[in-house]
Amino acid sequence: MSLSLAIRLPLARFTLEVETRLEGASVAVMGRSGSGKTSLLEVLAGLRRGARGRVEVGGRVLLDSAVGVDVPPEARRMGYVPQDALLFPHLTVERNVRYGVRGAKPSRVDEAVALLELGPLLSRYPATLSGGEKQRVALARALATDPALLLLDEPLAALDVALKERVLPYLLRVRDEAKVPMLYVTHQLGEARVLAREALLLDEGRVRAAGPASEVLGPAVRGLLAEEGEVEENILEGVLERPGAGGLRLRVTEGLSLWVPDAPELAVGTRAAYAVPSEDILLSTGPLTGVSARNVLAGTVVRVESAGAGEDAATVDVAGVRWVVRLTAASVRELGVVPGARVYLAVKSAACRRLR
Ligand SMILES: Nc1ncnc2c1ncn2[C@@H]1O[C@H](COP(=O)(O)OP(=O)(O)OP(=O)(O)O)[C@@H](O)[C@H]1O
Repeated sequence: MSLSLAIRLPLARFTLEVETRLEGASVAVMGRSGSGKTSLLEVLAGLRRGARGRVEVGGRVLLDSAVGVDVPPEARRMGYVPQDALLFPHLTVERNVRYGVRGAKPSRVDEAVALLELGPLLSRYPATLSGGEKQRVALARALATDPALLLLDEPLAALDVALKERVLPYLLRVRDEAKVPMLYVTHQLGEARVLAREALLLDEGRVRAAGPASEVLGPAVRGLLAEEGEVEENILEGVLERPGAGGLRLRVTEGLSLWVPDAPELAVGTRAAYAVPSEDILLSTGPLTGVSARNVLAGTVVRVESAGAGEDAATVDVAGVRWVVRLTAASVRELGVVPGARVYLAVKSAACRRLR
């Protein structure tokens, strides 16, 4: 799946101008409020009149205004889930999911229901569902139409933190099991880091950065998002192990394992993801001994950027995995935290929060 975009759409205050190529498997679309994210999704879905340029999705040309091609929305095979996706209140969950399936294979409905674990909810009505369940139904409805690309506008925004963590794994299943390509608007870096392989950063309708998520979603992105007080998180994915009687450990790569809080229900060998807030990591320029933190990781500083308000964000490479650590600009100067410096990160196992 590839995405090739060259779009111009005049909006109230500025013109949305997006020219980029992406692999498209899982793209986080980020940017301040009003930067044009929803407009971009609507152009792809074919819902915005007046969009000029060219849109190619998986080799199929959906828009080419130069030669008069503008495939109508219903023929684009876009699974669009708008910000406040509405379910039909008078239809059961099952009929909501089946709605709009007409052309697609009926088996897609069963697959979507199974993937999002909606079986037990099929005969319920939307009014009796929790926010997270409604989101799963909306997602299933889009998936059941067998879309070439899912367009998700802040699918988790309306959910509180606990619900978010319950719905996120379903999005990961869509990405990893159903393998449906998706473009996903989010304001949350943590979410984007879990879900996205690529990121597209918009600023006043223009592309500020686009490419692999690991590059685009570095610490510098904070200034461009500037949402209120969100804590930046490091997301680590790996396989759980229990070496000896030491407790539970997440094996991220050959050279990086992380002690995490033990919980009896977690089986060895399962895949799991943990979040570690960048503020909860202690950085030292000398070897750390006699500290209570269970994880002491040796790494190399890759870059140091200002994160505003007297704070810096250091990116540290530990055995090929990049960590972002927040520290005051004063500490950065005093400790001599510069690119290339050998440093040690101390991470308490209690600071590792399980996502799935
Ligand atoms: N149909 C429209 N015609 C003209 N201007 C529009 C239209 N819809 C939105 N706009 C304007 O275009 C800009 C981008 O809006 P858009 O909804 O795409 O932003 P966004 O990044 O999705 O914002 P948010 O994060 O708040 O959802 C805003 O200034 C908005 O007022």
